[in-house]
Amino acid sequence: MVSEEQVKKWKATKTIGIIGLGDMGLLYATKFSEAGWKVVCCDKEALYDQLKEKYAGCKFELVVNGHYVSRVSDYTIYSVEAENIDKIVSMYGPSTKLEGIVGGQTSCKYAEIAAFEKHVPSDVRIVSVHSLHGPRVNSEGQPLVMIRHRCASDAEFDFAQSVLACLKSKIVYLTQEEHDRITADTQAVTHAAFLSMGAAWAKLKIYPWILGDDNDKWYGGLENVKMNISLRIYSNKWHVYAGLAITNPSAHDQILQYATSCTELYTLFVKRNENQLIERVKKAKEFVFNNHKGFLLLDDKLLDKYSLFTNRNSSKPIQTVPNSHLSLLAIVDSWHKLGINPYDHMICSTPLFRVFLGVTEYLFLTPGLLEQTIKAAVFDESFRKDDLEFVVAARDWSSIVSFANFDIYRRRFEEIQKFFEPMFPEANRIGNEMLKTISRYAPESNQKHANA
Ligand SMILES: NC(=O)C1=CN([C@@H]2O[C@H](COP(=O)(O)OP(=O)(O)OC[C@H]3O[C@@H](n4cnc5c(N)ncnc54)[C@H](OP(=O)(O)O)[C@@H]3O)[C@@H](O)[C@H]2O)C=CC1
Ligand SMILES: O=C(O)C(=O)Cc1ccc(O)cc1
Repeated sequence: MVSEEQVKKWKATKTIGIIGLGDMGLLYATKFSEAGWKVVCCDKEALYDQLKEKYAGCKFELVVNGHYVSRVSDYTIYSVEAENIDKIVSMYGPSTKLEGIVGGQTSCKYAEIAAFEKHVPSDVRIVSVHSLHGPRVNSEGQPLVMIRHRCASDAEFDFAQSVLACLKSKIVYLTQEEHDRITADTQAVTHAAFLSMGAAWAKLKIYPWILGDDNDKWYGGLENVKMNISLRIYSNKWHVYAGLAITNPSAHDQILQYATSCTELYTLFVKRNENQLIERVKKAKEFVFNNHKGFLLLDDKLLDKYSLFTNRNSSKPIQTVPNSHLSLLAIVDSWHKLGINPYDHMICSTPLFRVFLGVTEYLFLTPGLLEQTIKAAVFDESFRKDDLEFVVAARDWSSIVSFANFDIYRRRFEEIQKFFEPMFPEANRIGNEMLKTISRYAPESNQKHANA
């Protein structure tokens, strides 16, 4: 435990550097400087004049580029796009202060730490970080991974930890390998599901929240959460999702498994092979939820409350119709095929992951719902076309990721983003309320769900 006296001394003598003043970099720069640290930041050199004006009233100092950050900073954090981490560290890493510490915020540590090992001088220490939440979520109580990769003494790591303390996050200590495996396990399959959902709706030109006689099938609590989360992902920056999927080698196989699960389950739907479908889903349920006890992460009241629906232009009474929920069946099927127990990773769960797990729990553990879903998947044709489009979307994301093609990822993501753009303000407003409510439920219910 570091004394308050020591932290005070560090605050008076040490400088923290942030390279990349985007959403996450700005969050860190603001929090650190408001907590009394001297903070020096930069973004791209070409933006210097514009940003100097924008951040004139802030407590951190803006400098021209990463060389000016690196040479004065005792702890430099790179908060840049994963795709460019090697290039950016190669530019500024050699300028790091003698015996300074470097770290990064990218979502996969394999490429980031390789870049540090390659480009920073050997006297430089490496302590990496990863805040497991987006920039608009309160960091308090959220998991924050710290990776002590190369340190000469405990004091150096203590210093890095004292800087991060103002985020009030829950620190999780991992190695680079543990981090990348766990983040792939929590994010790869679930992001693939919600990215594919948005892709399929956009391809079919469906705004699922606009009710009408043909569109009433998207009415209901589970549908509310699906569309909220899918839109939340598409309202973010493309490179965040591209980076965590493309740069993490374990994620490729998992996203491929997701596409395979979608294809195979859909094949059982169209073959009307109810028995095989029941058997396959039952095995997946046993693997993932067998030890589940207590309450569900999400409940009916919560699911129904956060609706994006606009006024309906019909007098027909409306009720939730059974959906095949291919996207959710395939998440649980993939976890089973990959041997992933999602409850093992609650300590590293992002707010969205808790929702992903919540909706799958709801589908698999609400009495009668899974049986109703399987019947609908096999005998009700009304979701066939949507499910087909969904399978195509899942396979498409998988091949983009496995070819590691950032450019096509961007084009595909932004096309879909454009389609949903008009709804982002409302979706984000409702999504924020939903996440706030869910995180109020989460700490207590996590303990009840810790079935590992
Ligand atoms: N957003 C999220 O939910 C989370 C993101 N992360 C990870 O954190 C990192 C940052 O993400 P986020 O803040 O959201 O992304 P942003 O795009 O908002 O921020 C990245 C910033 O780095 C800037 N940059 C690019 N090249 C340079 C350079 N040579 N020198 C200085 N700055 C540069 C970018 O400028 P420009 O825009 O002009 O390219 C941009 O402002 C990413 O690796 C992301 O994967 C981690 C946790 C959560
Ligand atoms: O919670 C999620 O899954 C998000 O989408 C936000 C996010 C994105 C990237 C990260 O590395 C961590 C969190």
